[in-house]
Amino acid sequence: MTLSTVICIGMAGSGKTTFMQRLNSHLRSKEQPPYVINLDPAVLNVPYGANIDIRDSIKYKKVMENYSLGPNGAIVTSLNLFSTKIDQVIGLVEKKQEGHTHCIIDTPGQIECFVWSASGAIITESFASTFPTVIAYIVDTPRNSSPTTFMSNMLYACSILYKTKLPMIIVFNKTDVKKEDFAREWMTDFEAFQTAVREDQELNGDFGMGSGYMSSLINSMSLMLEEFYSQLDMVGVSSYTGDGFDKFLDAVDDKVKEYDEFYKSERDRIVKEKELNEKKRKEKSLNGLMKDLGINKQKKNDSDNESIEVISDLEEGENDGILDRDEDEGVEREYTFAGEDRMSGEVNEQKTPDLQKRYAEALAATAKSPSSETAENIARYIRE
Ligand SMILES: Nc1nc2c(ncn2[C@@H]2O[C@H](COP(=O)(O)OP(=O)(O)OP(=O)(O)O)[C@@H](O)[C@H]2O)c(=O)[nH]1
Repeated sequence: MTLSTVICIGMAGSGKTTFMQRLNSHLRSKEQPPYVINLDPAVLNVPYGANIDIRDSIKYKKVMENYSLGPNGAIVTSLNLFSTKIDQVIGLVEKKQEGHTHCIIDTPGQIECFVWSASGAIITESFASTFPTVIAYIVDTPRNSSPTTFMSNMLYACSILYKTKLPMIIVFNKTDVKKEDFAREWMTDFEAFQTAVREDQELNGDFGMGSGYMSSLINSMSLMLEEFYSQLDMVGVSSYTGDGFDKFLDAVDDKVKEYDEFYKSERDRIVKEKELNEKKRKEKSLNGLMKDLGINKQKKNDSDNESIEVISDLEEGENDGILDRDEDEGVEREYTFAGEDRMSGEVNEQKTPDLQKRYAEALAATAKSPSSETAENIARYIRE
């Protein structure tokens, strides 16, 4: 049984919390209790039993006081603090995944605090790289019956889709008040949407949202939105009556399949690309380091061909930046690397201090590990 994650995102008042409550009880009635997480630090009352609640570890009011922050700043800071523990959270969910089919996550109503913050991205990314993850974008249907409000909301959803790069379901909530049919029509029939914009303009005249500039902007945006609509599922639900929740769960199953087929391989590709870039960057800096060492080597060969084993062997002027100290004169350095007598070139076990010997052994052992190319290169250079 694979656990899939549903992250509920939506404008303040769209009904995320009520939706979570209904989804929780709906899944329980099907004997598939979900693993529930609340990430809204500012909510006063969570009407469902949360397995993990951000409020247990972070006191929102204290964050406001301690950091002298306003409400939104405190939400972002609370999420930042929480995201530092995300590995533990993921570990907990992983441990519990046998007993659950879904992990459902509520987010703060101040949508931008979660979607556009670094911590929101870290939390989303951590879940998405561990479990199949779907975004449920909750829309207040009655409040989106004007074409301009509707389009603004869809543009926001579109930006979240491209930001998170995760499969998305648009959930038209509160269908007990207004049915989602008009939205379905606008999302599938561009002509119907344009007619609605025109009607809105006629109704509200030049002062309406559908007037002049807004109207032409909407018309041109609609073409772009068509492409966006083709990538997502939409369902109508009522969190009050429980209507539409079976369809919502079917849509989640579809999106999980999509995640496995498309998003997962795309995410794996991105992760591999990142790793490759990181490897290249490391190699580049290592090459830089070796080049620097090579310059010193060149200097050594150009002089009298004597091997330079320790810093004290450098001729005056060669150890730029290192000042000679009077008390150093005539002092035999003991920190050669290979236990080699500097004067004779023979190995002298007697003269090699314990610490130095252990260091040489540790260095050689590290160099043997295939993962430690850097150590190996440095050890090789030193041996040379
Ligand atoms: N009629 C109706 N009202 C709903 C439905 N779902 C939520 N509401 C109401 O919408 C209002 C907002 O609901 P919440 O669940 O608090 O919304 P939210 O998105 O969590 O709000 P924030 O936490 O402030 O972002 C409340 O008054 C709910 O009772 C629904 O399906 N039908």
